[in-house]
Amino acid sequence: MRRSIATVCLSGSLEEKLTAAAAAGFDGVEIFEPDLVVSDSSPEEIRALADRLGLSIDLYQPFRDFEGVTPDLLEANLRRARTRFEVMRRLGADTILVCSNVGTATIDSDQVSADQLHRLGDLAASYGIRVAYEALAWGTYVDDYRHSWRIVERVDHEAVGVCLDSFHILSRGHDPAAIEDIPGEKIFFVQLADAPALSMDVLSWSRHHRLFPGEGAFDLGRFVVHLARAGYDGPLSLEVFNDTFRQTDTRRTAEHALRSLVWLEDRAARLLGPTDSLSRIADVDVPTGLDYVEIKAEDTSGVEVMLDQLGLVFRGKHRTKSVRLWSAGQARIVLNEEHARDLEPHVAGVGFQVRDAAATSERARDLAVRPAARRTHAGEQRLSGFVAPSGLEVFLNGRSAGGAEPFWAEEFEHGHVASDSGVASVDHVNLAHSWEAHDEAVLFYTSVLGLEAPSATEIAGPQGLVRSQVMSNANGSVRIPMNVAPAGQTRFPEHVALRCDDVAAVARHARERGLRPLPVPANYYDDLRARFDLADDVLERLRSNDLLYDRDDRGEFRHFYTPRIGRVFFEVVERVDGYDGYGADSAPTRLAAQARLDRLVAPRSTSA
Ligand SMILES: O=C(O)c1ccc(O)c(O)c1
Ligand SMILES: [Mg+2]
Repeated sequence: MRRSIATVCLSGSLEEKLTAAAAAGFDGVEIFEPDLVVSDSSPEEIRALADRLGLSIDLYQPFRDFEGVTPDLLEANLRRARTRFEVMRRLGADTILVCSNVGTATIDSDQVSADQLHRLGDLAASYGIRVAYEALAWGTYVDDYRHSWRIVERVDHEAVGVCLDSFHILSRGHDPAAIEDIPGEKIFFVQLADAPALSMDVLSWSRHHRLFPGEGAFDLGRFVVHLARAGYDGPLSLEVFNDTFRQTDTRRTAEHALRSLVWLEDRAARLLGPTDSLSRIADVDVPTGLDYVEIKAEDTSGVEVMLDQLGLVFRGKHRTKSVRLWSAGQARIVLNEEHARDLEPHVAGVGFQVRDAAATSERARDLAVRPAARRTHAGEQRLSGFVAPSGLEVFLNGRSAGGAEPFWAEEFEHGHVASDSGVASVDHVNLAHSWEAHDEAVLFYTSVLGLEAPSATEIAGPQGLVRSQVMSNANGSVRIPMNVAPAGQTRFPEHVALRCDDVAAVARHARERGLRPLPVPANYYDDLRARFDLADDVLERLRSNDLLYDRDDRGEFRHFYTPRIGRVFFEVVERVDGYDGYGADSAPTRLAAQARLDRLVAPRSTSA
C-alpha cells in the first residue's frame, strides 16, 4: 500500500518536512494547512518540491466547521471552501479533509448535513477535488465514523466520501468492524495513529498524545485488516499529533514513522493470511538468543575485575583490535577499548542470534534503520549491524553457534579455557533511554527484531518514577527491559544480568574474590517476611548474601547486584520453576541502594 504522512507529525519548516518524508521513503504527504500558511514558498513551489522529491500530495487538511449550519453560514462556508480549492489547484492536491463540525453546527439533522455536503461536493467536483468527511471524536453532532458514513451515503455524491481516522474510532471504543460495511471506493482517505491507554478528555488525548502505530494500546493491525476487507486501496497515512515528535529531529522522526507503517503492514498481512494481497508478507526473523554484550570504555580493567569475581573467564584478546572476550557458559561479554577515549564503561552493543542475518538486515534497511559502521580486517568475520535509537549497536549473527562457541570467537587468542563457574547465560540486558527516544526504541525492537512488548510498568526510584518496558521473544531467551531515564540524567546506568542455577553459590564465590555486592537494607528483609511469609532460615540465607527475592505464580526469583562501574553494573539472577519476571518489586530498593552508594562515592553528586 502507498505510505503517506501528515506534515503535522514532523518538526521544522514545510520544506524540511517534505524532504525528510521523501528521504525516509514515504510515497506521499498530507499537507496540514497551517504548515503551508506559515511557509514562504508559494503553493506552486511546494508542488514543484514535492514533484522533485517524488512525493504525491495525497490530502489537504483540515477544513473545519462546514456542515449542520444555518443557510447564511453555509454560503459563507462555501465561499471559504472555494478559496481553499483555489489553493489546492495550485498545489496539485485533489482531496480535502472536512472534519465534522465542532463549533458552528446548530442543526442536528443528517438530512441538512447531507444536503450541505452535497453542495460542497458539487463545488469540489468543479475543481476536480474530492471531499473526505471525517468524524472527529469530539464533533458536536457527528462523532462516530458510522454516523459520518450514514451521512455520506445520504449525500450520494461521487465527490464525497469518508475519511477514517483510527484515533477517533478507537479512542471512543467504537467497533472498527463496521468499516467492512463501507464500500472501499467510498473510503477516500485513511489516517492512522496509535495512542497510550489514558483516561482524559479525548481532544487533549488526540492533540498531544497520539503515537505511531505499534507504540500504543490500539489494535491497529485489526483496523487495517477491516480496511483491506472493505476493499480500500488508497494510502495508509500517519496523522500523529504528539508534542515530543514535534520537538525531535525531523529526519529521524520521519524514519521512525516509516518504520511504524512497515511494522503495521506486516502485522495486518499476518492477520489476513497469505491469500490477501495487502502487502508483501515479511516474516520477521525473531532472534533466538543473545550472542554477546559489548561494554566499551577507555579503560575496561575495572569491569574485568568484576567479571572475574562473578566467575567469568578471560577467553582472549582480539587478533587486531583492543577488544577482549570474557565468557561463562553462553554468556559472552566483549570489552572494547577501541576509539573509546574518555568514555566510561557503558553498554555499547548487543549481538543477537538470528536464523537469517541477511533477511533481517534487508528488513532493517527497509525500515530506514542506520547501519552500524564496523571496521573489519581481512580474514575476519563480518556481522551486520544497526544503530538502535539510543545509539546502541545491534549486531546479527545468523550462523548458528553449532557447538559451544559462535564463529567469531575464533578471532580471540591467548585466553583461558572456559570452566564451569555457575554463570550459564545472559538473562537480560537492561537498557536506558531518554524520554524522547523511548517510543522509538520500543518500535525499533518490535519492528526490526520482532520482539514483543508486554505490558509496561513503573518503578519508584529516588528521582521519581522510572517507566520500564520489557522487550522479549516468545520463549524468553531474549529479554531487553528498557527504562526511561529521569529527565536530565544522561548517565543513567544500564546493566547486564547473568543467569545461573545457584545464585547463592555465585554470590559467595564473588565475595571470596573481593566483590562487595550492592548492600540491601534490613528493612527490605522485614518487608519480604511480611509479603511472602518466608521462614527465618530462608530469610537469613538471602540476607547474608544481599540477595533480593520475588515469587510469581510459576516460581521464584533470587538475584543480587554489583556496584556500578561507570554507567554499567551487573546482576546475577536465578529463576526457579519458570519465574518470568524481573523482580520489579525490589527495583525501588535497588535504585535507593545505588543512590546511597553514589552519595558515598561522590558525596555532592545527586545524579545516579
Ligand atoms: O484535532 C484536530 O482538530 C484534527 C484535525 C484534523 C484531523 O484529521 C484530526 O484527526 C484531528
Ligand atoms: Mg484525522
